[in-house]
Amino acid sequence: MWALRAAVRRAPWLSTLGLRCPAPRAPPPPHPARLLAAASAGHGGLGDPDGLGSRHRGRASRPGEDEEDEEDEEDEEEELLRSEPLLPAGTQRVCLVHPDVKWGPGKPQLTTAEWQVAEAAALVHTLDGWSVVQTVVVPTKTPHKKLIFGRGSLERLTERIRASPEITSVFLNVERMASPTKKELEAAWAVEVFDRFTIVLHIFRCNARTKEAKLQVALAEIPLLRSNLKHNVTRLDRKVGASRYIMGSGESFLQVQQRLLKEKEMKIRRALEQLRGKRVLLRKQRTRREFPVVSVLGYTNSGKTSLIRALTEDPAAQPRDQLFATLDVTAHGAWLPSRVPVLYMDTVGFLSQLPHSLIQSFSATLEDVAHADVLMHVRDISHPESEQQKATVLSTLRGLRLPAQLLDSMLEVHNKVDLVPGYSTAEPGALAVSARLGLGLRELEASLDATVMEATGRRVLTLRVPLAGPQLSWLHREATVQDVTVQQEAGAALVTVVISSVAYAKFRKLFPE
Ligand SMILES: Nc1nc2c(ncn2[C@@H]2O[C@H](COP(=O)(O)OP(=O)(O)OP(=O)(O)O)[C@@H](O)[C@H]2O)c(=O)[nH]1
Ligand SMILES: [Mg+2]
Repeated sequence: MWALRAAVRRAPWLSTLGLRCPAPRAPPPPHPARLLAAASAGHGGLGDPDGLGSRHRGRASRPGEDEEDEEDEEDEEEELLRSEPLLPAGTQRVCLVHPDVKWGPGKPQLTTAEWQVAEAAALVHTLDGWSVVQTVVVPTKTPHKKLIFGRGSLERLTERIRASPEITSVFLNVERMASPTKKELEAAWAVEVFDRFTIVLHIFRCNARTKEAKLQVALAEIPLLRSNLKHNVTRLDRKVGASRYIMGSGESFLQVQQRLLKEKEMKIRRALEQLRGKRVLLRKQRTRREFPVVSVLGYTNSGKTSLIRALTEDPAAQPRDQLFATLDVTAHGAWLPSRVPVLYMDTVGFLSQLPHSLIQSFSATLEDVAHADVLMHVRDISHPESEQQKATVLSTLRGLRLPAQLLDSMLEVHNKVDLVPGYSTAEPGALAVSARLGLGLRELEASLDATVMEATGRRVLTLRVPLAGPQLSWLHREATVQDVTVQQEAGAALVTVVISSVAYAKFRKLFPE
């Protein structure tokens, strides 16, 4: 597996586009290395990530101009990514307040308050130095009202929080809290109050590594900034009684701030659009090179990164016991048992009630999922809410409007079986594995092999070719050679290859029987 990774590392198109590449540990064996080396040798501009030969093709540049442009771009990018902290620094002892909606349309389906609380607590524990010191589940019939709870419940809750000096902040487990609600609850409880959106956004901010992920998080923040802005400016106006208009401009302070925010949003979108262009090119290059792509997806913390690491032995795949450890789509190379090289794409994990603007801003990243040849859905089978997690993943995938064929051929992997003694699955086609202990991986690879072959129209053929002709090297270049038996007297060789239907048609055209 390492050899392919070594070759992947050398291909500049991968590293330039933010795909993490591991260090090689040993010299590569012949075939896949040659395949990828050919890919990085410059045919079709693989070493040229934007496919244009140069960032500024088409215009002459004076000495130093490129560097100046780059510096300007960096400054602008820094400006776009500059943001106020979402959460206070340092230790926080949190009171987790969960509004339990028992009736009506707001009542959550398929889950229980107990598990929603467990998931909220896991989000808090993901934050450095944060812990949950109290958990309160408060029934409510009015989750959409300004103060979320009925008067009596709110009074009891307020008393409890005020009587607990160890509490330094409250995590109110609602998707979004309007600014006036936040202010009023903070005034009543005398501590800061955070919603799910802010907590998840903060985790995303901390875990975003690449430029694209950072910009996506910045975009997801815009609605929060917008609602805070309105509230803060109105309060400021009221407090200082200042003129609402900026001298001579005819624009109020609020309008100026709103305009600036709009401009920021446009710039982020533009920057993302540019990166997206590169992503499309990368995809085209991958298709041209015919690397089958397997997108690995699933609920957050289900073990996607661990499984990729187990399949590829790639140390760049870094699993962590954390929600949303992976935010950037990364590619990791390996071989299938048929010796076909494959790229595993590690993706962002899913979560129930993930704030909508976050899903939207990450939709470009998730597009990679749609352009895979095969999907692999990794489930944490030891999790008590495994079924609900599966339902969340499937409904998010439906929202991505993936090709039906891709969804139908999705492989379901039941991970963490080491935590469920005697586990066996009744689900047809599902494979039980333990990424941690390496159980079931050979069966999984065999199944992936068959699925990739089917999905990419590849098949195994044994072809007879003359030893003196160019056929053998052509097959080495364009297909996966599994075996060569030389028939010296006949001056020929029997070559067993895995070949796509497109490549086979080309072969026949070039070398008719
Ligand atoms: N016991 C056990 N733990 C596992 C197994 N696979 C993964 N884990 C643990 O589960 C946790 C999450 O693993 P990751 O691979 O980071 O999960 P992920 O799905 O990539 O998570 P996100 O990137 O946050 O969405 C880590 O602590 C892993 O060590 C397994 O087969 N058995
Ligand atoms: Mg991960």
